[in-house]
Amino acid sequence: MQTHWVQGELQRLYPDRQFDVQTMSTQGDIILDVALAKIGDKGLFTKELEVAMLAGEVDFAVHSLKDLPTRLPEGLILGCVTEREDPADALVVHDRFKDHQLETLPEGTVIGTSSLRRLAQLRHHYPHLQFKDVRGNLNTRLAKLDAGEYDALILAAAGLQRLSMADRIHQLIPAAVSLHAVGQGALGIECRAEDPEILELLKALEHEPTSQRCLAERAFLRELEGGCQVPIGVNTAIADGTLTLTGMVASLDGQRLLRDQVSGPTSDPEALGLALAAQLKAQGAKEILDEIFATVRPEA
Ligand SMILES: NCc1[nH]cc(CCC(=O)O)c1CC(=O)O
Repeated sequence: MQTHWVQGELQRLYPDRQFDVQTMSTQGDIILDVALAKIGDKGLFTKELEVAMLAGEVDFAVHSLKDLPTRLPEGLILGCVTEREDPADALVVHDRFKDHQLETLPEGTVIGTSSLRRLAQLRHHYPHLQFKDVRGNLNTRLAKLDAGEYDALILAAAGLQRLSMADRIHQLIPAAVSLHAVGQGALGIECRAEDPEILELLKALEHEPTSQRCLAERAFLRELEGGCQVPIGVNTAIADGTLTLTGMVASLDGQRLLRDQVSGPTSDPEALGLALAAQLKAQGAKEILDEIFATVRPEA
C-alpha cells in the first residue's frame, strides 16, 4: 500500500526509469507492510529485506518509520523520510460511546491497545479506565470493536488515514495526554549506504522538516535503547528554525512518568535527541526502562 505510493511517486518523477515492487517469499507484501511490521524490534521481516538489499536483489525498502529499528545493520541507512501524516494517536469508539470524549468515558470503560506507550500514558491520566490487549490488523481490530469486545480503541491516526478510514477517528488525542511513537506517521526508506545513485533518487521524496523531526526522535529513542515495545513517547515541532522535542518515559502502571523538553537549531536534530535522553536519564529514566526490560523481555 505505502510501497505502491512510493513507487507511483518515483515513477512520476522519473518517467524514464522503471520501479518494480518485489514480493518477498516468506510473508505477504514485499517492502514492509504495516501489520506485518509488528513482529518486533528486530523483525524477521525487516531482516529478510535487509539481506536482499545487501545482496543487491532489491534497492530499497519502504517502512512505516515507526517500525524501523533505530540501529540499522552495517551497510544500510535511512535514505529518505517522507512527509509525515498527523502523528497523533486517535480514539475510536463503539457506537454506544459516540457522545463521549476520552475525558468523559466512565469508570471501567474497556480500551483496546497493544502499545505499552499508549497503555502507560492513558493509565497515568485515566486510572479509572480498563485496558485490554488487542491484536490483528486494522480491520480485525475495528471488527472486534464493532462486535462489542471493546468500548474503544486507540490507534494511530496515520494508519486510519492511509487506509481511507479517517472517518473512524472520533477524537485526536492531545499531546498533553499522550505523546506519539518515534517516527509515527512518516514513511522511512532504507537503502544501501554506498549507493549514491539510489540515494539521490530517494532524496526527491524527502520532506526535510519531517526528516529533521524524526532524526531527533530516533536519536532520543536510540540513546535510551528502547525498541518499539517500550513506553517512550515524543512530540516535535519546528518554528522559526528551532526544533522542539518533547519526550516521555513511563512505567507500565503509569505511576511514574517522566517528561521533559529541549529546543535547538534544526541543523543538528540528533544532538537534541541525545540531550533530551541525557536529561531524562538524570531523572531516572534508565531505572524505569531496566525494570520494564526485566519483566517484558526476560531473556533479552
Ligand atoms: N504499531 C504498528 C503500526 N505501525 C505503523 C502503524 C501506522 C501508523 C504509522 O505509520 O506510523 C501502526 C498501527 C498503529 O500503531 O495503530
